[in-house]
Amino acid sequence: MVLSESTKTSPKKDSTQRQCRNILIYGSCKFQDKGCIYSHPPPETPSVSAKLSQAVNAPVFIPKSTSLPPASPSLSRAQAQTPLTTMLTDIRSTLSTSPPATEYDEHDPYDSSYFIPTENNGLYNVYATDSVVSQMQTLDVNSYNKSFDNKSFDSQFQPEYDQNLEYYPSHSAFIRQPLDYHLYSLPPPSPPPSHFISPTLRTDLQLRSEVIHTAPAPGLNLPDELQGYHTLVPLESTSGERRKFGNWYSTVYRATGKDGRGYVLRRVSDFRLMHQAAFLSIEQWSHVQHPNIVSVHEAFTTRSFGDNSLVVAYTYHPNAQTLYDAHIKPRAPTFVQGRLQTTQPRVSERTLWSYIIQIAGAMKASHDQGLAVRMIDVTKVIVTGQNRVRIGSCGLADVLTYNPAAPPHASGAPVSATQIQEDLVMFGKLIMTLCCNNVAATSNFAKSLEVVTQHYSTDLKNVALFCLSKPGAHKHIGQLFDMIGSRLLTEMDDLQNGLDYLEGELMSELENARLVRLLCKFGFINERPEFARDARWSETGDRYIIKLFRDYVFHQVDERGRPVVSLSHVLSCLNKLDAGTDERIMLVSRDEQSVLVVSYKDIKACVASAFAELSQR
Ligand SMILES: Nc1ncnc2c1ncn2[C@@H]1O[C@H](COP(=O)(O)OP(=O)(O)OP(=O)(O)O)[C@@H](O)[C@H]1O
Repeated sequence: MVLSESTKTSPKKDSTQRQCRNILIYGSCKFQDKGCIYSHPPPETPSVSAKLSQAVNAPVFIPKSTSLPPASPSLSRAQAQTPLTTMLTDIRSTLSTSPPATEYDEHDPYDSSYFIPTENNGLYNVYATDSVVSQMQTLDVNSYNKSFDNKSFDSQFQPEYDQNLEYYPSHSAFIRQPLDYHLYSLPPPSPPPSHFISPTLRTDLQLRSEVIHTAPAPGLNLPDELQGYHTLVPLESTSGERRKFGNWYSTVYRATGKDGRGYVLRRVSDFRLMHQAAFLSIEQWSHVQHPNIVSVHEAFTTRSFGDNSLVVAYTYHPNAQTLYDAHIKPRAPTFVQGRLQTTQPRVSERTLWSYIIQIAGAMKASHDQGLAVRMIDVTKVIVTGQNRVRIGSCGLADVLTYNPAAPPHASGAPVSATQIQEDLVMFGKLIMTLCCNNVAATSNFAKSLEVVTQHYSTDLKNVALFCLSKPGAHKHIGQLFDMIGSRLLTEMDDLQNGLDYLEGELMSELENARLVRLLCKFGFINERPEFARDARWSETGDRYIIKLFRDYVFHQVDERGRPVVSLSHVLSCLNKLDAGTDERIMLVSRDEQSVLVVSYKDIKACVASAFAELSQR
C-alpha cells in the first residue's frame, strides 16, 4: 500500500507549527478551541485543499484477497490494532473524492466487523486485507512498546497527538519470525499411516511373548526336569475347588522342551497305566495336524511328582484361555446404573458361527482320520487368538479309558457311529452352553431352547438340535456343513480379511527390519576412530557425504535452532537411501561453509563401499 505524501510529517517541527492530523483526516478538529496545540488552518486554506486534491490522485488501495494470513506472533492483537486504525483512516482520506465529513466517524477501532467501502467491492473488512496485514508486519514493534509502556493513560487514548511518527517508521525494523505453518493447517482427513503394527496387535503379541518367559513361582515343589521338559509353571490353580477330568484330577503346566520350545504338560495324578497299548491312540493323534486342534506330541508316565502320574505333552499356545474362562466364568460384579450387577455379555451369533465352523472342521478332520475327539467341552476348547479356537487334550480320554477288551481300531478305520454320536452330542451341549452362558444348560433343555430361540437364529438352533438329536446310521459331522451353508463363506471372507490385515501389519514391520539393518550399517561406519585420519573421510574425501548425510537425517535443527525430531523425516530419508533414488538433496557442512548436492543413489554407493571395506578389514 502506498501512503499519501500528505500523511507524512517532519519529526523536527515544533508541535504548534505542525498541522493537526484531525484536519487532514476529518477536515476539522473538535479540540481546536479546547486547547489543541497543533496548527489549524482555515478549511479553505489552499495548502489543505491542495493536499486533499493530492490525496485524490494517490494510488487507490485495492485489497488483493480477503484471506487473512496468520499474523506475526510477535504482535499482540491490542498492539496491532491501534496503529492499524490510524493507518486505515489515512487510507480513507486517500480514497475519498468528496470533502471529508465534518462529523467524526464514530466507530470502535476494536470492532473487527467495521467495514469501509471500497471502489470495486462495496464493503470490505478492514481487518481482513493482505496489504494491511503486511503493513502491520512491517511496523516497528519496539516503537509500539515504547508508546504503550512509557505513556500516560490519556496519551494512550490520543495516540495521534503524541509521537505519531513512531507509527510510521521509514524502514522496517521488524524481523519477521518464521511461522509454523503446520500448526495452522487442518488435520488430515484420516489418521496418517502408521510405520508400525497396530498397538492392539503389538500388545497382544507382546503379552504372549511375555507369558512364555514368566518364571515359576518359588516353593511349588515341582520337578526340575521331566522326560527332557524343564521349567514347569502351573497354568491353573492347584488349590481350592477343582473340577474332575472324568474320575481324575488333572493339572496343566507350561514347560520348556528339549528343543527350547514351549509345551503344555497335562498331568493326571494318581493314574497307574496298566497297558502300554493305551498309548497307541497318542501315536495316532500325534499325526493329526489341524489349525483347530492343539497338536499332541507324546505321553509318558512319571513318578517325579511323587505319585504315579500320566503326562501328555501338547503344543503350548501362549496366553490362551478356555471357552469357559472367555465366556462363561462369572465376572466380578460391576455397577450398572447405580446397581451392583454381574453382567455376562452374550456371545454374538457371528462369533458362535465362527466357533461352530472351526470345531466342526476339527471334528471332521479327526473323524476322517479314524479318531473320535471324545472331549469337546468349554473347559477343554481353548481360545488362542481373535475368535480362534482349538480343541485341546485330544487323546487323553483314549488313554484314560483304554479297555484291552475293546482296543482302539487300527489306524485309518472309520470311527464308529456310536463315537460319532457321542462327539456330536458333546458338541451340541457346548453350543447350548455358549448360547445360554451356562454349563448346565442341557439339564433344563426346554428352558435353554427357549433362550436359544429368543436370542439366536433358527439356523443356529437347528445346528444344536441336529447335534443333540437321536443317532442315525448315517448321521455324521459332514451333514452339519450342509446346514451351515453360506455362513461358511462369511467365515472364509473373515479369515481372508484377517489374513490381509496381518500381512499388511507384517509389511510395516518388514520395512522396519530393513531400516534397522541400514541403521546398523550407519552405526558401524560413522564415528570410527580409525577413519579419523583417513583422507577419504576428510572434508575433501568422497565419504565425507556419509557424515553430512547423517547430519541431514538426524541432526537437523529448525529455524529457531531446536532439534528436528521427526521420525517421518528419518524414515523417508532412509527409505530413499535404501532404494537409491535419483532424488537430490543438499548437504551442508556443519560450519555452513560448503554445500554438496548429491543424489540418494550416490550416498547409497558411498555407504555400500564404506561398509564393504569395513567388513573386509
Ligand atoms: N495348549 C495350551 N496352551 C496354552 N494354554 C493351555 C493349553 N491347554 C490348556 N491351557 C490353559 O491351561 C489352563 C488349564 O486348562 P484346563 O484344561 O485344565 O482348564 P480348566 O478350566 O482348569 O479345566 P479343569 O477344571 O478340568 O482342569 C487354562 O487356563 C487353559 O487356558
